Amino acid sequence: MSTAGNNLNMFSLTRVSLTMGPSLGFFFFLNSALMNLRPDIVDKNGRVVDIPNARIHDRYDFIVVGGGTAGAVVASRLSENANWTVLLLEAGADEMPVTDMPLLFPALQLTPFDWQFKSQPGENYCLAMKEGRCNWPRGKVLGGSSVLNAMLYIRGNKRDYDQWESMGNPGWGFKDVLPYFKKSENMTISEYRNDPYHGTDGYLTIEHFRYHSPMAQWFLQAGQDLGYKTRDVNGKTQTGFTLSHGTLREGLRCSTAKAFLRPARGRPNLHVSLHSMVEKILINEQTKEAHGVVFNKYGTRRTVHANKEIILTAGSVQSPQLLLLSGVGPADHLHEVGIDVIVDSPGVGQNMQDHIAMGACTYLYDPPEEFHNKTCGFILPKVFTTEVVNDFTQNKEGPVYWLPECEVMAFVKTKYTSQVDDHPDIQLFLAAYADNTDGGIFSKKATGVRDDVFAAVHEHIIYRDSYSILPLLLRPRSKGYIKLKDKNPYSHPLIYPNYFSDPHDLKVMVEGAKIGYALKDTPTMKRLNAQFNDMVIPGCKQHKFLSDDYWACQAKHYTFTIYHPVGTTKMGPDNDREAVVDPRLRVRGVKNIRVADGSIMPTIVSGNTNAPIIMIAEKACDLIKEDWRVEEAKMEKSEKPTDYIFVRREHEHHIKDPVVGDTIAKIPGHWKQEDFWKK
Ligand SMILES: Cc1cc2nc3c(=O)[nH]c(=O)nc-3n(C[C@H](O)[C@H](O)[C@H](O)COP(=O)(O)OP(=O)(O)OC[C@H]3O[C@@H](n4cnc5c(N)ncnc54)[C@H](O)[C@@H]3O)c2cc1C
Repeated sequence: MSTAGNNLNMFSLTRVSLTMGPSLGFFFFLNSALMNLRPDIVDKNGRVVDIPNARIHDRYDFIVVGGGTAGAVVASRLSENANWTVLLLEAGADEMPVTDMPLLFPALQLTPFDWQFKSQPGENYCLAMKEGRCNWPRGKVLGGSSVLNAMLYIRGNKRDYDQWESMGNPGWGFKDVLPYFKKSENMTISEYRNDPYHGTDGYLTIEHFRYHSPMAQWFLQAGQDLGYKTRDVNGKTQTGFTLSHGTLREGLRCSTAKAFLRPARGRPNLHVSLHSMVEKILINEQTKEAHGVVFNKYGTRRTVHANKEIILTAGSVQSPQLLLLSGVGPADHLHEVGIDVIVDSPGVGQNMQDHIAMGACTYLYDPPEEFHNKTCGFILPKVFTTEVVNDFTQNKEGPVYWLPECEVMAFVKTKYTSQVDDHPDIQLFLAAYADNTDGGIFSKKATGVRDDVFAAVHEHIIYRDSYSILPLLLRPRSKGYIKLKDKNPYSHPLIYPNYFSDPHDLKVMVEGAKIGYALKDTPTMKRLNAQFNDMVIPGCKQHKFLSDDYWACQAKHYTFTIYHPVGTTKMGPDNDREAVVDPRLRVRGVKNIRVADGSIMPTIVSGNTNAPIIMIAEKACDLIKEDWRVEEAKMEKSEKPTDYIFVRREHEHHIKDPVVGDTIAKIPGHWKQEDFWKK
């Protein structure tokens, strides 16, 4: 087949997979087309190798549960110590070349890479969604939600971390965490490379998105019209507008699996086991010591033991779920679902906070003459063309490298936050894209908006030039919680987000929407004749259009999670009954378990959560290294009980239990460091 034929083929496959509903089959199809056309993305020799069941040992020093954003970092950093053995257990598969393309970000939701959770219905949120439930995507793949996310790199506000410290968490103030943000970062945007707020030696590359529409400049200009500076919102000052920073490498997604695990793939002391669903953590009822985990790989149930610690990095939904399944949680809830209580820990699953945005903030505009028939903003039939595919496959450029959902972002202040301090309370996503411009294929499907609502609000403007400005509430006061449905580890937990249960949140959201609305009256947007889509949301007809009550009603109907749930195993001091982990991230009441992901945040940060969670994982590893150095120093005086003797015989490695002397595992091997198990 000719190259053009190949390109056309890939184009058709994309359309088919997006239109007919994503499924594993279509993704494989699309993926194999991509592997032919862009073999450079495949990175066959750099990828992590899945350890087969037969080669998994019975014991490791550390078992890391969940290979997502945080788990990939933890496994990578702990295995830097060649004297430690580390097992990473991940329920999903490896990421694929198709997940690398920024433009396809929303198409990854509701696929097998997504756990496909849904929120429970409530009175104040997600009212326009099917069954009143919002979709809650979470990555089920090596790299976790960093493979599904929009790749936006944001750290939050320095006050977030200073607040954590003031809540009784020493070592978590901004001055303490900044070095960890920098440690992981390889900032490639030239103007920030020599900046005290950025690092250049880390694994995680940060770039601008490679492709931008003309809207990007107009958004920045409109921000300046309103008096906002264009600046590095990850630097000294957060308030302002910016061209989005992305976790990207050569324009493509840089997940934590790509960034942190692929460089560690050759380490003999790190085993990564995919398709491995952890069902339970084993905790001794008497001593309260965690000593292993039970997991299921391809239908085979295995138990592995930890010599030192189990690190939970299963994310804000499943880290608490696993603690509950293992008997650590609120006693009354555990009784309710028939699980024996090992530790009554009332905070497990509580304190859940998430960022929400108000959807359907769609503005129509007239593109300048020179942009007719071109990709001024995202309009599906104009973007999914053979030319665009050619650009991607042959020239490594063009709209496939684009994130139209958030070309520009802004941190702005409503009247409810200090006008003096740099403490914005709203984030704006400025998008050369709106629900109508994708024909209902991406956004409608991902969010789960009902057909009748979509038809009423967007059908008449399908594929018309539009942009959207979504306001996001940075510091919600409303809190939700997570419960088990039953004691089956395969049942999805019940998620009660309780959005807008605190009325203050609605007030701030309404003011945020009004700031977004004000942009349309700037000289820049007036030149485009920007107009708000005036179709009334069904369910909000009783309110005067664009009154405060109307905006509030829109927020309650068109509620979008921005996918940042945190706080469900909160960190806090001893006197906080709800604190599940201490400031060294050790689970209270149990020995040898830590949580090292977004669940530990006592309060949500003022920005997207991926970078802060990478920071948490980086810091967690230093805490672990510190603690065990102390322990090991102590142990050197006595005996180390868990040493292995490593014997090499031609093509086989035998690992002997030092106490009884029997071989406990045979590993057909080609390990590079032959004697790393000798101590
Ligand atoms: C669609 C989407 C868009 C987003 N966009 C952005 C963005 O642009 N910028 C940003 O900063 N943040 C974004 N986020 C949020 C950010 O990606 C997450 O906060 C972050 O990735 C969460 O990291 P984590 O380590 O806590 O959990 P995860 O990355 O979700 O990792 C948890 C891992 O544990 C595994 N796991 C769970 N249970 C088990 C089990 N029982 N056994 C074995 N493995 C298990 C999962 O499969 C997963 O790999 C987005 C998230 C989503 C879903």
